[in-house]
Amino acid sequence: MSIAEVHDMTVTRRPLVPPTPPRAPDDMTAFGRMRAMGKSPIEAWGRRAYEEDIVQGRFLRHSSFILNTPDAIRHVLVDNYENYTRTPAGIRVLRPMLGEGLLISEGRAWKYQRRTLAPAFTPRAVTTLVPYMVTATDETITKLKAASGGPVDLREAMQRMTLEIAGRTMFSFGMDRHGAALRDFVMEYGETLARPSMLDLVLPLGWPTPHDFRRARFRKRWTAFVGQLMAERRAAGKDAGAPARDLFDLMGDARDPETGEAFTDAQLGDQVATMILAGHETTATALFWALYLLALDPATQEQLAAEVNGVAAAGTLDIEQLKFTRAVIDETMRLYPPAFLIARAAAGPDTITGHPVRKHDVILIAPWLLHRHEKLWRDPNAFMPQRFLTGTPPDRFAYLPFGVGARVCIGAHFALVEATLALAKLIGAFRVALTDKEPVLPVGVVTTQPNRSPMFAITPR
Ligand code: HEM
Repeated sequence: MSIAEVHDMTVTRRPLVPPTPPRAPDDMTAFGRMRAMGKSPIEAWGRRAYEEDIVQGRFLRHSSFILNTPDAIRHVLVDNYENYTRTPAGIRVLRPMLGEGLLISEGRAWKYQRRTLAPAFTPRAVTTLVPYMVTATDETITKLKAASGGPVDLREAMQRMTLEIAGRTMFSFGMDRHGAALRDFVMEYGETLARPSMLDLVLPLGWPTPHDFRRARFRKRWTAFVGQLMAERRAAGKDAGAPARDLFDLMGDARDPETGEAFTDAQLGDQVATMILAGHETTATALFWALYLLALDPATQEQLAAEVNGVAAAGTLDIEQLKFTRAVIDETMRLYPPAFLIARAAAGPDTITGHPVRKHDVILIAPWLLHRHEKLWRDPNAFMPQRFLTGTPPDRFAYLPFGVGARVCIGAHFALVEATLALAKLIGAFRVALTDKEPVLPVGVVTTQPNRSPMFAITPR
C-alpha cells in the first residue's frame, strides 16, 4: 500500500481517543488532594485544571498556581525565570540521584554548567552518537524477532534499549555487564524514594525526613557505582588529541567558555548520572506510549510503516525524511508528555498576568494539562499526528514536552533523534498489537508511567 493510499484511508475515519484516568472531583479536600499528589498528580487534577487559565489553590502555608496560558508560562520560564527555582520537594527527591548536576543546580552554578555542557549536545555532536543508537536499536530488534512467537513486554524492551543507548553514547561500551545493576538502582529508587511522602512535602529542605536517611544511604551506593563506570571508561583510554568518542569524552573535554575551567571528578560524576537518568527513562516512556497508541490505531501504524519503507528504499534511514514518524512522536508526547509536570518555587514576590505571587508560592506548569487543555487544542484527547504536519505549528508555550526557556531540556535534540529513529526501525520491522483489551492508564511518578506493562504480539513484516 502506498503512503497516499494509507493516508486516504486514515483521513476519513474517527480518530483514536486513548483511555485516561478519571478526573478528580473539583471539591476534593486539601488533604485528599495532597495525598493524591503524592500518589500521582495526574489523578489529583479536576475539570477546572483542564478548562481554566490559572487555577489558584493552597499548598500548605503557600499559594499554588497551575498556569495554563502561554503568556503566564512565558513570564515564568522566560521573562523572569531567575525568580523561579526548583521546589524543595523536587530537590529532596532528585538530589540523591543527580547530586549537584545540571538538572537541579541553580543560579551561578547552573549557568556555569549549562554553558560548559552546551557544545556536547549540539546537533553536530549528537550526529557523532547516532551509530550507537542504530546498533542498540538493531540489537533490540534482533532479540524481539527471536521472541516474536509469544507475548512480549515492549515497555521493558524499551527501557533496556534506551538504557543501552544511554550507556553506549556515554561510555562507548555496552551495558551487558552493568545494565542490570543500573536498572535495579533506577527501579529501587523509582518505586520508593522518588515518591514524596507527606513529610517530604511539609518539612523545609534543611530538616531531614525518614525517607532522607534512606536516600542518603542510597546515594552512597549509587555514587560508588557511577564512579566504577567512570573508572572503567577511563581504563579504556583515549588518545590525546583524538576526536571525542562519546558523551564522557565530550563532557570531560568541555571547558567553561568564560574561565576555561573543566569539571572536577565529582562534578563530572553528577553530570554522568544526570544525563543517564534524565535521558533514558523519559525516552523509553515516549517510545512505550507511541507503541501503545500505534497498537490501538492500526491504520496510523500502517501509515508510519509505509513512510519507513519509502524512506528506506532510498538507502539509509534519513531522519529528515521521516516526517510522519516524527509527527507520531510529537503527538505521543502531547498526549503522554514523559515530563508531566514542571514545578517551580517563587524566590521572591512577583505578578504573573495580574496575579500577585509571594515568596515560596508554588508554580505548576503541567505539560499533561496544557497538552489536553480545552482552550488550546481541537479534540484535545484524540490521537491525531496530522496536527503536527498541517496548519500552523502549536504555540511553543502551549506544547512543551521539553520545557521552554533557559532551562529547556539540553537533550531534546538527542531524544528526538533517538526516538524517531527507534520508532521507525521498530515499526519498519514489526506489526505490533496488544494481546489484551484492558486499558493502560498513566501514573505520574517522576515521568508519565503506564500503570501496568501490557503484553504485545509482534509480527515481523
Ligand atoms: C523524550 C525524552 C525527554 C523528555 C520528554 C525530557 C524533558 C525535559 C524537560 C521537560 C526538562 C525541563 C525541566 C524544567 O524546566 O524544569 C528537561 C530538562 C533536562 N533534560 Fe530532558 N528530556 C528528555 C530527554 C533528555 C535526554 C536524552 C537528556 C540527556 C542526554 C536530558 C537531559 C536533561 C537535562 C540535563 C535537563 C536539565 C536542563 C537544565 O536545567 O538546564 N533529557 N528535560
